[in-house]
Amino acid sequence: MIRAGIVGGTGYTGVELLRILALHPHVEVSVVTSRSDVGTRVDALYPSLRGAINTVFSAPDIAELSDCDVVFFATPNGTAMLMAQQLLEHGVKIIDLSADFRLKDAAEWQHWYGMEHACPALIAEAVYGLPETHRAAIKNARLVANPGCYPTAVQLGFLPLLETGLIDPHHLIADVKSGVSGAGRKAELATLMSETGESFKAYGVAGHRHLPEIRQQLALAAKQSVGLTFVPHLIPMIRGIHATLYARLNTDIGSLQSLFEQKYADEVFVDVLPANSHPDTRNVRGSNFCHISIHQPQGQDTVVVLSVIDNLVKGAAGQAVQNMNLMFGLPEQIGLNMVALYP
Ligand SMILES: NC(=O)C1=CN([C@@H]2O[C@H](COP(=O)(O)OP(=O)(O)OC[C@H]3O[C@@H](n4cnc5c(N)ncnc54)[C@H](OP(=O)(O)O)[C@@H]3O)[C@@H](O)[C@H]2O)C=CC1
Ligand SMILES: CC(=O)N[C@@H](CCC(=O)OP(=O)(O)O)C(=O)O
Repeated sequence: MIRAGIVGGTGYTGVELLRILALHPHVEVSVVTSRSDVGTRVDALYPSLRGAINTVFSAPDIAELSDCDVVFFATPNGTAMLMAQQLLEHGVKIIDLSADFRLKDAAEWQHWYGMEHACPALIAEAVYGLPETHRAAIKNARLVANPGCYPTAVQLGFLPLLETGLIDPHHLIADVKSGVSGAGRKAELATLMSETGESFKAYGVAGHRHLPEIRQQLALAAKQSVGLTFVPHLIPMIRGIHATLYARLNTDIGSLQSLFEQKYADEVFVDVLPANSHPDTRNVRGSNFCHISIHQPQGQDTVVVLSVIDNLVKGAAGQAVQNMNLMFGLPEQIGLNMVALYP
């Protein structure tokens, strides 16, 4: 059995990791941390886990976490980078759900995250944890930087078009909506029901911290720098990301549908829907799937890709478990064969 630790087990991605790992046949959750709930039974705080997780929250402690085979950081940005080096020295593999190791340029990280990077030496080693692009490297990684929720939906939608050079990489548009669980469980005015319910707004138009992450990864696919306008929105639902992606076609190759179908034919968790589909976030809710559809409205040279995920699953905890499976040589989908909740 793989002994897994979760730092930040009381947050939304932490409890989602617990939900998934509780049913994983090769994992035993041995440490779950929370600074504010030390000594509380996990299933007392989260009765949804009664009978599934039989442990108490402990304070984050390197010595205790060092007994794990893998530690997931489901913590705010700036936490994993303080503990990663010591855990790696104890032979523990790390999957960081935060952004600490996603950007390859420490100065850029400092600019967008507003603090100095505490562990720049590990940035080069960290493998970006999008299995669809970095599978081989993830298998050998000690430290995986799990992608952000917006970046996952956007990359999976743009990749087939950028890799084939079919679109102009300098004028990409990603218009993306997120449910409020994307903001985490901490109490905040902006995510109160009376602030978000019956309302809909864009935010971060001038520059959201996922912009450099998306640009960095799309540039690898395009083999050149990309120009991207990324506008996130908050919508009054709990789970889900819906990305509407726009790009200008360089050339008309006919069937973009078959391009996407071929690209993702062997990807268990990327499902290209039949032509003319309009993916719903509720059809991926609670599952690790990304549903994608491709449109070329009125046969013009603008391609529109729709990409939906559950931000807490393929956008966070599910993807993290997919990465863990790869790092431990397990079948990639084990523990993740979940059918979406509907409605
Ligand atoms: N929500 C989402 O959809 C997604 C989130 N992410 C990223 O995943 C990470 C976790 O997000 P989310 O679960 O939403 O966050 P939450 O705010 O819901 O939970 C944060 C957790 O971290 C713990 N924590 C906070 N500060 C520290 C610290 N200094 N040291 C140790 N533990 C700490 C908290 O418990 P306590 O304070 O008791 O220790 C809590 O359990 C974030 O980096 C987020 O950006 C990534 C993709 C999607
Ligand atoms: C709806 C909402 O607020 N979403 C979050 C992004 C989600 C996230 O977790 O981002 P990182 O993993 O990069 O920190 C936000 O815009 O800040």
